[in-house]
Amino acid sequence: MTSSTAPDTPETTNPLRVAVLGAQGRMGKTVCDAVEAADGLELVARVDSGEDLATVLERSKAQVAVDFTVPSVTEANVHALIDAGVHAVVGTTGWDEASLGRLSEHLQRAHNGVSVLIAPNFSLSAVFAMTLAAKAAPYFESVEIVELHHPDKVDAPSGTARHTAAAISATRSAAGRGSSPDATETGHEARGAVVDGIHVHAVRLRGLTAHEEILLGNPGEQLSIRQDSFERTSFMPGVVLAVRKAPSRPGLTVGLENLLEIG
Ligand SMILES: NC(=O)C1=CN([C@@H]2O[C@H](COP(=O)(O)OP(=O)(O)OC[C@H]3O[C@@H](n4cnc5c(N)ncnc54)[C@H](O)[C@@H]3O)[C@@H](O)[C@H]2O)C=CC1
Ligand SMILES: O=C(O)C1=N[C@H](C(=O)O)C[C@H](O)C1
Repeated sequence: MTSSTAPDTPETTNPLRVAVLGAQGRMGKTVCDAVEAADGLELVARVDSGEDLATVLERSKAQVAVDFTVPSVTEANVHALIDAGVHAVVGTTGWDEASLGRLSEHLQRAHNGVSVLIAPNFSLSAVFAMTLAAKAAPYFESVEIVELHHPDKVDAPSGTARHTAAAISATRSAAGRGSSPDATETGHEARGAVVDGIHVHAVRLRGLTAHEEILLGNPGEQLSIRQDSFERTSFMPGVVLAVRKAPSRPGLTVGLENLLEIG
C-alpha cells in the first residue's frame, strides 16, 4: 500500500494466455498440467496434429505458445507463431545452424517484438551438467558424451548431447585444446557419432527417461558429470520460467542457461 488512505486491495494483472502445441504428447500433456497449476498463467489452447495453428491462435488469443511437437514440424510452427505475433517457447529438438538462421532472419524481418526461446533441455540438472562440462573440458585431454533415453525417442543423438558437444567444443577451441586422443584404426562405427569433434554415444533402453553423462579424462584421473531426468516433471520449472519471461525477451535465445544467467 503506497498511501495511508488508499484501500488495501491486491494488485490484479491479467493471466498470460498460453497455448501448448503437441498437447497430446508425453511432454505436451505434462506442460498442460504445469501451465494449469502455475500462478499467472492460463491454458487457452491444446493443439495437436491436424489442427490449423493460425486459426487456433486467433480464436484463443494466445500470447505465448509452448512447442513440444516433433523435429519435422517445429520449424514451421515457430514461423507461424512469429507471423501471428505469439511468443514461442520451444523444447522440440532438431534445430541446426540453418534453421536457426532462418528464424533469426524472420524475427528481424517481422520486427514485432516476438521472442523465441529454444532450449534443448529445460531441466536444471541438464543445464548445470552442460555448463559445468563446458567449463571443465579445456582442462582435460579426453572428453566423450553418453546420452541415454527411452526407446520411443525419434532422434539421435539427443538435442541435449548436441548442445553439450557444441558448448564443450567452443571452450576447448578457445583454450587451444586439440581433439581427444584416439588410436582407433578399425571399427570406427563403434565409437559413436562425432558432433563438433566430440564423440557422442546414444543408448535407447526401456525404463529410461532422459539422462546424460559427460566423461572427462586426464592421465590418472577422471571426472564424470551425470544428470538424470527420472520424470518429465523435471522439465516443468524451466518451461514455466521461460513462459513467464517470454514477453520481456524479444528476439532469439538458444539455451535455458541464458535465462538463468549461468551460461
Ligand atoms: N527441451 C526439453 O527439455 C525436452 C525436449 N523434448 C523434445 O520434445 C519433443 C517431443 O517429445 P515427446 O513429448 O516425448 O514426443 P511425443 O511423440 O510424445 O509428442 C509429440 C506430439 O506432437 C504432436 N504433433 C505432431 N505434429 C504436430 C503438429 N503439426 N502440431 C501439433 N502437434 C503435433 C504429436 O501428435 C504428439 O502428440 C521431442 O523433440 C523431444 O526430444 C522432450 C523432453 C524434454
Ligand atoms: O526425447 C526426449 O525424451 C528428450 N529430448 C530432449 C533431447 O533430445 O535432448 C531433452 C531430453 O533429453 C528428453
